[in-house]
Amino acid sequence: MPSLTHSRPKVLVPEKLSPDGLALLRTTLDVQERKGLSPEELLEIIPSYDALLVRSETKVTATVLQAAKQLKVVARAGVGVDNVDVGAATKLGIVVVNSPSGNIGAAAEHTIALMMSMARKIPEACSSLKDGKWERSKFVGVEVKGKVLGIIGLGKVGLTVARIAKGLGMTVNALDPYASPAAAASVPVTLVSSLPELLASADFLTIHTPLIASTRGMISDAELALMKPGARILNVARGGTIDEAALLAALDSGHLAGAAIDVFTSEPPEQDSIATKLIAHPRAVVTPHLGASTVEAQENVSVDVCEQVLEILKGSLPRSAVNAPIILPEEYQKLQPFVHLVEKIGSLYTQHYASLPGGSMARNTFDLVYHGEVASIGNTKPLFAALIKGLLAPISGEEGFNINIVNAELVARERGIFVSEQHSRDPQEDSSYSSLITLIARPPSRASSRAPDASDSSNGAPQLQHQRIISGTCRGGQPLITRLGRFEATFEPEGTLLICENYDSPGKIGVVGSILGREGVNINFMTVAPVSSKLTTNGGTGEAKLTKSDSGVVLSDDSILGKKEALMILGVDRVIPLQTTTDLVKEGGVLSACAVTL
Ligand SMILES: NC(=O)c1ccc[n+]([C@@H]2O[C@H](COP(=O)([O-])OP(=O)(O)OC[C@H]3O[C@@H](n4cnc5c(N)ncnc54)[C@H](O)[C@@H]3O)[C@@H](O)[C@H]2O)c1
Ligand SMILES: O=C(O)[C@H](O)COP(=O)(O)O
Repeated sequence: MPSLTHSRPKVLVPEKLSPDGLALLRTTLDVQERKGLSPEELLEIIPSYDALLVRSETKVTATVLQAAKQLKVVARAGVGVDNVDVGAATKLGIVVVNSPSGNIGAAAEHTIALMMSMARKIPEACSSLKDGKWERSKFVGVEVKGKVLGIIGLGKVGLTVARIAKGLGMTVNALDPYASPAAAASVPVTLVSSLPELLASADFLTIHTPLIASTRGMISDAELALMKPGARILNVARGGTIDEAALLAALDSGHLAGAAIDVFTSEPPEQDSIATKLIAHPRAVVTPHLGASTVEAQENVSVDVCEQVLEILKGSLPRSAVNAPIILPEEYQKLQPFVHLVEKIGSLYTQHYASLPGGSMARNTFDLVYHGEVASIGNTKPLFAALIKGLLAPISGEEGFNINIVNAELVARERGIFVSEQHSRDPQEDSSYSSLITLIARPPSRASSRAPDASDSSNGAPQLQHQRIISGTCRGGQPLITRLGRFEATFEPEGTLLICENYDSPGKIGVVGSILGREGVNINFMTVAPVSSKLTTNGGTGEAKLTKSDSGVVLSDDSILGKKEALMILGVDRVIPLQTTTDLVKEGGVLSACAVTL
């Protein structure tokens, strides 16, 4: 989707990302690499960007997201999104994507590399030799074969570490309340049920969980005390899961033989902090958050997230959205044409019915009914989002355009819009279409304090012909409206349309044409929609008490007793001024006229 103010959507890349992914973006987007931005500079420039690509260094705070005026996506080229305020992004309708598997192998290999380095004292031996020393007896290590590796977090990285460790002859135990027993058994890993049990068994302990409430500070003094004397600990997951002060104390006391740490509570560590003391400790092997820093992993994550950025800016769903529901690609393929249809139906509803007393949102409770093949699709979140977007876009400026699958529910709740989605098994009203979607606005509740309008029920039940109702289908992948109010209208909801309700009498088309011609408006196409033959006057009650048309214009009894009504839909080449629609009613004798842009 092109940005409103730039010919090419702009992408900001404030960190080092592999060029492979960026090359994909450069063909259609304006990619700007700006490394080393201060938080203030980021805040200043973010308003003009459509996409932001980061690794773990950039802090994407709520303030940054709120300052971003046209941001559609934050892409995290890696796994952890703890540097992104995902909640704030969701509220603003900004999609957050990551690359959940692009760097698993790199992180697992780095864990093993650190474990072996620590076991064989490689970093110390290396620097001693470079210092011109030859200290063979000082650097006697331990073997990992036959030792117990305890893993906290048996997810993607944890499982990969487990497999390699098994290959090295280790026994692997793991703690993960959500781990798949089948995956654990396939390695095999023994799943233990408590942290003390894991800690007591481990010669090496490694953490592979995200940093969340349940894992923050999960290893502190008490937990370290439960570990075997001489055990070693690793963290290639997230700083903050191990209490750095407790770890430093355990190394100082000699209770732990070593620690290998890639990640820190604050990165880079603040001067004179506990972390800097830990880094300087002789029995600590440390790296500056290098778990994902391999050429291969960086290519993987870069390509992965850049492809997703392209998808999102095109209006499609990404494969790894952190804050959007998971929709399988095949399911999404099926839904995509209907997403466009429902958005058009919503927009048509708001624009067409806006002339009624109280405006289009006077009725804010809707049934969205899926008939036929579309009714068999289980996950209709994109359709719900499309409806909310369609309903609100014509009346809410930019906010309407930012409504998407990420924030639709939240926006609907805030606006007091209620939608009941129904998968209908009943025979379709029009069975010539394999799928049909119908939007029905429910009349305001009888219990409401507002006086009922003429389109409400005259006998306690809503009159069918005055329901605000729009149906549509997809023909050749394109949206097609099949019913508007009580008219059997068939037209493509595209461009500017003039919708006139009138008595079906000779000469009406000529009058409308000449008024439009006078205003320099060209007619591209025209279609006349009769009252649906499937409806009977008064919804079958037999009474003839209509007082208003669908568009709020008072009708005489003639309209029921004799003259046939029809809807005229004209595709025109420009936006029609309000005065022209007024003239059409006054001079042209149409019952109502309304211009919509779809
Ligand atoms: N150092 C690096 O450069 C680097 C690279 C890649 C990943 N990582 C980090 O490694 C961590 C793991 O990544 P992943 O891809 O394997 O994630 P993942 O989501 O596949 O696995 C995480 C596992 O932790 C488990 N878990 C959650 N809370 C737990 C708890 N309280 N106790 C025990 N287990 C718990 C989950 O059930 C899950 O199985 C993440 O924090 C990620 O950011 C770091
Ligand atoms: O969560 C991750 O993917 C890793 O921590 C990698 O972070 P990085 O992209 O900053 O190297």
